[in-house]
Amino acid sequence: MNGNIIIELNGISKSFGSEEVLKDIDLKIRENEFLTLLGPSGCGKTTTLRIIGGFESASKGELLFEGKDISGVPPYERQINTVFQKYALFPHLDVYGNIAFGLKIKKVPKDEMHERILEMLRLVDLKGFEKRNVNSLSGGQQQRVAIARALVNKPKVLLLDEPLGALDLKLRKEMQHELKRMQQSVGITFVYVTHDQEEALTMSDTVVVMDKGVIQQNGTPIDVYNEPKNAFVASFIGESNIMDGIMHEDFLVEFSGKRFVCVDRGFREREKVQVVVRPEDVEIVSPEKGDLTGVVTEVTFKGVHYEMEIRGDDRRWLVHSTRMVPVGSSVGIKIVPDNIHVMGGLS
Ligand SMILES: Nc1ncnc2c1ncn2[C@@H]1O[C@H](COP(=O)(O)OP(=O)(O)OP(=O)(O)O)[C@@H](O)[C@H]1O
Repeated sequence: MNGNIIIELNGISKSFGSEEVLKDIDLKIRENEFLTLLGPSGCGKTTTLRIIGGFESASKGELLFEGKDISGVPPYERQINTVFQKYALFPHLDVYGNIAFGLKIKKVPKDEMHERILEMLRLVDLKGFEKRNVNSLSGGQQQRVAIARALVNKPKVLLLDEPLGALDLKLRKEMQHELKRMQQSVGITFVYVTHDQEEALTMSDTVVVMDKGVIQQNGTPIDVYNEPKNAFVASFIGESNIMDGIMHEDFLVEFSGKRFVCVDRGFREREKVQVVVRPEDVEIVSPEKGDLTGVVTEVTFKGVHYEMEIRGDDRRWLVHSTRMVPVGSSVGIKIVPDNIHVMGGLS
């Protein structure tokens, strides 16, 4: 991701009592970037966001905005706005009044205020809803009002904490595309928190995978999916076959009792590694053509593909295939070098 760095976290740690929930977080966020903090419940995503927004202070480390330390700056003086999981709209105000609220406090002239609110209503696709009571809106519409209310202040950064968490699956998918469109249209930085890997991969320029208060990997969606740095990232982002392996030469890795050519480089001879193979990268062939063999033990129809379990000599393989192979079939398994992802640093 190109662009100037707008926010920088240097060695940020946070403890609540004796529990350290963020450990030495280093993170650079760029102008116009859609960056997502992704991880399981309790990994520290919200705490990171709250520190950036100014609702929580770090126990250690430095928080820079456009190169200046903003640790002591209160939330309302930061050029950062937040959309929370619960929309927290003002129930006694209509849609227009909700969006106007911050501008009135800032005493923005009436004409300019009106112009900016109309622009926001267009952006979030709620033109004509000005007079509606916010309680009469659907969850998705309420969330659009919350986003309009935050963006009308023209922040440089918008923080979003699981904003689609309360919506049903279909609406969520719609809103994911809408949010991406809004971000591109206003051209500001979005920092988004979710525990949903698919959501993160769909919307983001950069995905930051967290676990136990530590950044496990920071990269593009394609990087974190295709080149997970460790077993946690591999299993959290999509389903995987993860095996213990051993390197023989720089490009030969042994697992399941066979040697495979791989494309990852830079390992030591006999280095212990872990190997990740995505279910969609396991090719089913006839037994004599396979590198490994197994028996199909389970088949589940998933719409686009069949999910299959194949019991091999030493492990069960999870396989996604568009071709159905009946339970009980003896099959061969083939994996091309490009689809064998080797993770080192274990020994
Ligand atoms: N104010 C607080 N006081 C004490 N502990 C807290 C406080 N806020 C957060 N924690 C703890 O810090 C850890 C990280 O919480 P955080 O909310 O940042 O995680 P998260 O990844 O956003 O999780 P979720 O997806 O469930 O919101 C958790 O163990 C949580 O219980």
